[in-house]
Amino acid sequence: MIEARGLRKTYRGRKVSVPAVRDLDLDVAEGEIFGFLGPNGAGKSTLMRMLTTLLPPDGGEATVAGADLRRHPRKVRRRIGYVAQGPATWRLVTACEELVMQGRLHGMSKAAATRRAAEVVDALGMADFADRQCGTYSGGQRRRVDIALGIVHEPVLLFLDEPTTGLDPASRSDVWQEVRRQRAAGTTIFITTHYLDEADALCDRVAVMDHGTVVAVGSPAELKRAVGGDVVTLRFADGTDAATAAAVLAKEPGLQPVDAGRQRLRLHVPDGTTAIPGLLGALHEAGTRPVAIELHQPSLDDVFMAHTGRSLADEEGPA
Ligand SMILES: Nc1ncnc2c1ncn2[C@@H]1O[C@H](COP(=O)(O)OP(=O)(O)OP(=O)(O)O)[C@@H](O)[C@H]1O
Repeated sequence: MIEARGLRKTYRGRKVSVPAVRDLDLDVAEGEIFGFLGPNGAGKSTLMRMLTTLLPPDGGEATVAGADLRRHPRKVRRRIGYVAQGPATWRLVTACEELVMQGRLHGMSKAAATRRAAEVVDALGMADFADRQCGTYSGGQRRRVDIALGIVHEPVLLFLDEPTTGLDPASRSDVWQEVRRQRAAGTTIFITTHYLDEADALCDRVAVMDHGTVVAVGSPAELKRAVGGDVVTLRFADGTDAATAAAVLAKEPGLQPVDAGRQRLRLHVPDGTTAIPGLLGALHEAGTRPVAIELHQPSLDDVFMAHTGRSLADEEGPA
C-alpha cells in the first residue's frame, strides 16, 4: 500500500538546516495498521506530509495507494484520507454540515454527499452530537469528527497524525476502537504516535523513528522479543547513587547499564531472577544500594532504548 525508497527532506533556514527525514525506506502492506513511533521532532509529521503530497520530498521515490507520489499526486490524494494533528472543524458549523461539505469537495453531488454523511455519522456513533455546533464537542467527539472527515470519500489508506494526543483515556480508547473498525472495513491505516501503549495495543507493525530515520521495524511482539531477556530497573535515593551504581555495574561481565537516568538505572539481563542477587552483591560491595527494584519483560520503550540509548517515556513524560 505504501512503498518508499530513500525519502528525504531537509528544512533549510537562513542560519540552520534541519534534516527532518533522511533516506527513509518503508513498506506498508494492505490492510495493516502501521505505526510510526518516535519522540517529538523525530520526523513523523514530515514523513506523513510527504506521503500525503502536502510537502515535496527533496529526494527518493514512493508509491502510495498504487500511485506514484511525484508523478501522480492527484491520484494519491483521491485515494487517501488524512487527519492532521489539530482539529479540522469550524466551531460554528455542525459535524453533519462539515461532512457534506467535505463530500462535495471530493466531487460528490449534494444528494450523494448528504447520504454519505449520514452513513458516516451512523458508522462512527456520532448521531448524538452531529447536529450540534462543533465548538460544543468534547475532545474525543471532535477527534471522531476529524476521523469522519478523513473517511467521507472512502479512502483505501487513512493517515492519522497523532490522533490521540491530548485526549483523556476514554476518548483515546474511542479513537482506537474507531481505527480498528476502519481497518476491519478494509482500510489500511498509517498512524504516527509518541505513545508507547498506543503503538503496542493498536499497531500490527511499528517503525521506531529517531532523528529522521527508522531504527527498527516489526510487530510490537517481534521488536520486544529482539531485545530479549529481562529488564531490571533499579531506583536510587539520588542521582549520585545512580551514577555510582552505573559505574560499578558497567564493570560486571555481561552487564550493560542502558539508561543512567536521574535516579534510575535500567539493565538488560538474560534472566532477571538469577541476575538480581549478583547485582545487589556488587552494589553492596561498592557501598551503595537501590531503594527499589523492578523486573519486567522488555517494553517498546526498551526497544527504543536499545536502539537509541534513550528512554522515550522520559522524553515524553509518562505514556
Ligand atoms: N517548517 C519547518 N521549518 C524548519 N524545521 C522544521 C519545520 N517543520 C518541522 N521542522 C523540524 O523538523 C524536525 C522534524 O519535525 P516533525 O514535525 O516532522 O517531527 P515529529 O516527529 O512529527 O514531531 P512531533 O511528535 O512533535 O509532532 C524537527 O526538528 C522540527 O523542528
